[in-house]
Amino acid sequence: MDVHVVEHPLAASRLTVMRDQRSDSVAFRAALHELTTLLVYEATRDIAAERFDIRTPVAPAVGVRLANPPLLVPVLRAGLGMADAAHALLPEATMGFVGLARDEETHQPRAYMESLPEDLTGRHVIVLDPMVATGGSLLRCCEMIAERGCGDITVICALAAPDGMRKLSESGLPLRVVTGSVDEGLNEDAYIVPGLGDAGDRQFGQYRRY
Ligand SMILES: O=P(O)(O)OC[C@H]1O[C@H](OP(=O)(O)OP(=O)(O)O)[C@H](O)[C@@H]1O
Ligand SMILES: O=c1cc[nH]c(=O)[nH]1
Ligand SMILES: [Mg+2]
Repeated sequence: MDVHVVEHPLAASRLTVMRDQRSDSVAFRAALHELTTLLVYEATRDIAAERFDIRTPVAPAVGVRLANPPLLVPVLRAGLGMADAAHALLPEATMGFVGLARDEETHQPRAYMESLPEDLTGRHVIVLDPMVATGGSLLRCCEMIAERGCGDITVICALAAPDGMRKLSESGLPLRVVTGSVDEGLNEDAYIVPGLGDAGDRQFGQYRRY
């Protein structure tokens, strides 16, 4: 599995704001939005493009546009905070939605939403979720996407743990990962260490979900 860790001072400074427990939800959401812009920029460096003829006010020229605009899939809740930034850079993209909540005891993901095009054959799908911890949630999401025929999945996350990366890699699914960091590991509650806490709670608040 191809893994690209975006090592850039601008990305690192946004990650620092997200990690800092003093950052409130306004600062956290702004940093995630800006980090996503940087990650999407890096992740799409080799995206398929086609050339076409245009005219400037002065002369004929050759333009560039995306050959196969991707499907963006933010994973609810936390991935919602990445959706706008990704869509701003990829305005031609369409968007699907997957909702997953990790059980606090078992750490297994529970799917509560799957709103995706029926056929993803030949599509490039970009999955947005800030956290890959055990990897269970992203694996579940990527399985949903691969089952619909997709052979080209890019996962964009802010932070990943080695366990989660291993799980995704061993899945054999056609995916690559672009991340802001691969952290040390997981604690006994399967939170990333040092991580940033719960990315959903830090954006939207902590409340009981059913
Ligand atoms: O790799 P994993 O061990 O599966 O954990 C990562 C998942 O946990 C978080 O979502 P969470 O279940 O907290 O839902 P939320 O976004 O609604 O807070 C995060 O956004 C990932 O989807
Ligand atoms: O560290 C973690 C692990 C799972 N989900 C989060 O939001 N944070
Ligand atoms: Mg959460």
